[in-house]
Amino acid sequence: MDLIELDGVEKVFDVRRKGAGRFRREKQQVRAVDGISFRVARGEMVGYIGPNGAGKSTTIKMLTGILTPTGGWLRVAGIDPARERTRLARRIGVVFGQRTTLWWDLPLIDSYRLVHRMYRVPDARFAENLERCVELLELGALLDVPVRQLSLGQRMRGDIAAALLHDPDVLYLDEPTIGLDVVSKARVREFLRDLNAERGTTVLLTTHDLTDIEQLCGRVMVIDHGRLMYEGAVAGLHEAGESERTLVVDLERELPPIEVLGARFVRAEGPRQWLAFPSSASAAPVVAAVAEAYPLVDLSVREPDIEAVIAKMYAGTETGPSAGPTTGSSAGPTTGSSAGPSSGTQDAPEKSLR
Ligand SMILES: Nc1ncnc2c1ncn2[C@@H]1O[C@H](COP(=O)(O)OP(=O)(O)OP(=O)(O)O)[C@@H](O)[C@H]1O
Repeated sequence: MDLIELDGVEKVFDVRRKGAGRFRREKQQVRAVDGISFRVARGEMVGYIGPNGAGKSTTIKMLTGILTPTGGWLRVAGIDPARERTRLARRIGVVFGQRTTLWWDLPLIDSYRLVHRMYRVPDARFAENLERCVELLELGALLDVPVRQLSLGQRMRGDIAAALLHDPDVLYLDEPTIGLDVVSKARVREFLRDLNAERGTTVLLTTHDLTDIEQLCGRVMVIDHGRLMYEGAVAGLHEAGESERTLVVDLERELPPIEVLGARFVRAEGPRQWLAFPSSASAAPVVAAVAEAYPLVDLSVREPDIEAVIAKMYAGTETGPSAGPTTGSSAGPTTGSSAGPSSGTQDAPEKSLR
């Protein structure tokens, strides 16, 4: 059964921008979401990604009922979100990485008590869910701490628990690992994997970190300029974008460009050099070849960020990618789309060697 269903969904904002004259304001329309169709089955974990301003948050806001679509049809757990927002609220959980739903000045446990009452969760069920979240998200020592004193990672785990105490069928996660250190990210991902496996919670995940998607999602949807550009496996996304990972090599001293099989030299800054190799290839042979032939101090691998992958998908094409399968969706590639934000790997999320 499909828990999330969208058919040709649109959201057009009317905005007034300063016109040419002193007091003139011109009416303009922003097509934030431009005819999106997709389905998410019960128990699926799906990535929903795209560059800044692509329309992700607008889609999620329509799926929670905060915004009403200006066109198309959508249902979440069979409910029209904008019409029955309160009824839907019992079925969904939402986590925004950039904001907290917790009461800032109150101890964490007080926010949970409020959730308990607001959603009228049966006492036994609430106690059971709380105990499970506290254990798996390691919140025990934090329950009496005011939210304002929590670290970002602790606060995020606190937010995830708050979104799950009323047993939602669907969880929307908007950048749940943003700003977290490697250990906190791993902990959040592990929890989400377990939640999905044990409870069958359906998850729609928005992130700029491709590792989140690779480790959690069986399927990914890419949105750009309000349209679905790609829908399919994560591996296919890399192929469609022919993305590259970056090997950052710190040498003992400044040396001529490194030459090894399977990677190409990109640039150097003093003793540090950057090499690129295909995302579909393993890093191991490249790392081994560099380690054997060059005096190393350190190595790290950087993942391509989502902007870079999407920009590559569009580079050199007029009509967008053709490689991406769009299973079960009527959305086609946007015609004449530009390459999107600039590509680059310097801000890309880092990932340990594999
Ligand atoms: N309330 C609004 N009024 C007018 N325009 C809006 C409004 N909300 C969003 N937009 C516009 O709609 C487009 C899509 O925005 P949206 O926030 O959905 O993108 P996003 O993919 O979530 O981006 P980000 O990754 O930066 O959060 C943008 O051009 C944005 O400026």
